[in-house]
Amino acid sequence: MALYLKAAQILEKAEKKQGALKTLVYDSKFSNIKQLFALACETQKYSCVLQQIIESTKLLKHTKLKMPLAKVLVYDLLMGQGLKCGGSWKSAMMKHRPRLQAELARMKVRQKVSRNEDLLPASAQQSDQHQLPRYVRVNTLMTTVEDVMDCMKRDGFTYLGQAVRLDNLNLKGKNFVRDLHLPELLAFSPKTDFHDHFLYKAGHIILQDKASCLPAHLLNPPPGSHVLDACAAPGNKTSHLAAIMKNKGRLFAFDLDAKRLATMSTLLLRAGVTCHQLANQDFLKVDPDCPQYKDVEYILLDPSCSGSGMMCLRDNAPADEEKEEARLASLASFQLRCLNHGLRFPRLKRLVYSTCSIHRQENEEVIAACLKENPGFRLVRLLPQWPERGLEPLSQCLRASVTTTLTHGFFVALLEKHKDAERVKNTPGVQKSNVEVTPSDSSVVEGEPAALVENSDPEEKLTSAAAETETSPNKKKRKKRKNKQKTTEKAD
Ligand SMILES: C[S@@+](CC[C@H](N)C(=O)[O-])C[C@H]1O[C@@H](n2cnc3c(N)ncnc32)[C@H](O)[C@@H]1O
Repeated sequence: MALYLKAAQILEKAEKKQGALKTLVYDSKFSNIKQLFALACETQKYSCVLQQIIESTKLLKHTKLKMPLAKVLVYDLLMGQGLKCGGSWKSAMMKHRPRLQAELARMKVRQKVSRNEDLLPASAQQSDQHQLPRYVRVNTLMTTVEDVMDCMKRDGFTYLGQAVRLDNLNLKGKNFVRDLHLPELLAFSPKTDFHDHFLYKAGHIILQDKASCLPAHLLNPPPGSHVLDACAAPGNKTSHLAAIMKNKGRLFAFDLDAKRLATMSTLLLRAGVTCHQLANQDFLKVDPDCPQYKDVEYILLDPSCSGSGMMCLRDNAPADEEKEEARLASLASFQLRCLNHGLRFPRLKRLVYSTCSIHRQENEEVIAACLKENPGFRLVRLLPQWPERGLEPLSQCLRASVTTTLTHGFFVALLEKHKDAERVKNTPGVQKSNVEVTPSDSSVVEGEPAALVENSDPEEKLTSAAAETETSPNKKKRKKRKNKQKTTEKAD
């Protein structure tokens, strides 16, 4: 039956992080969107429980069904409204119904609970309570924040002003605010749905979580610059970069997955992006010395990750710890290779690294390893007022979470090339002091990209001043060395 097949396809795509569940449902063009959304959402919520039932009853072996479809059918049979299909699926499911029901009952007895929802992992139960605001990024390539706000007011929404504290983002009913960190971001109450709104369909607004807006905002490439988005599909960050660049300059975007890239192409068209050049290519095989990329100064790297920060994916965490450790190690090694590769672009100034993972292995550990291997780069301290920092000692980076920042779980680091990177590379003594990753390390630059300065914190200024004083003698030595070098060159 079409409903079950569609729901299974959507669940599979959501698990592979090919898009948010809601977006996938709305993009499916299914005739009964509400019915499909309810089924996919509930099946996803109970995914962990359903998987256990299916595995302990060996349903896949007995029926030859694939896991996503089996989950949808078992959900509707045991917890939903009863199977609405006929034919071979119905007869297979009815044959196994007593065993499936018995397994569900056994799970409840084992966990000493009576309701289905009590079987959900704590994180999934929590996610019901901690609903995130509906964030709307205004696409400044197509419209202005003011025009979108006026349109929302005409649609019956009430504007409460610019948020000044995070708890101003806890909204109810038809209220909305402007975000306190990102100028083109509006926040609405969690249940607000804009998938059918004409502004969304026309590409004037992008439905993007606040944390996912941070990388492009922090990289902040100026109009006219050459920018590279290394792992770009489905392209929300690419369109954000294009908006910041005002469609001026060159925006190279790569992705390995042709299907995701095709979706991205449609989305970029809808968003009015024109400065991009898409390529279905492995970023690790892009030659940094190729003349086409010689002027790339900014890179956004948002590589594949575990997705452990995405609220909707948390209940899918595999139970096998060893397997999970191996998966994280392999992801971290891929992420580090991408980072190291990105830093090889000859004119690179800044690279922003982000993941929607909450694991240290994919975040701080990757950055620390990269700093060790690339002494010519250092971390930029980001948004001093942001409440959740990278785990010590990398507090220059940002973390985001449902509870502290009212976003999905996320991590962002900004690496910047030292002005004197070449000299650092060639000076063993200086190189050594750069590889220690400590809070007072010289691989850390205090300060903000020009457009990001928030209310400055006196303590921050003191630290910068101290860092400046500390490095002064080194500066003098370097100057002396430079003069000496010049003299030698002249003599040559
Ligand atoms: C986290 S997603 C990127 C999301 C995207 N930045 C956005 O905001 O819409 C990671 C992407 O990296 C792609 N990818 C994985 N390995 C890659 C590689 N070696 N080269 C290029 N893209 C890769 C995946 O296909 C996937 O689309």
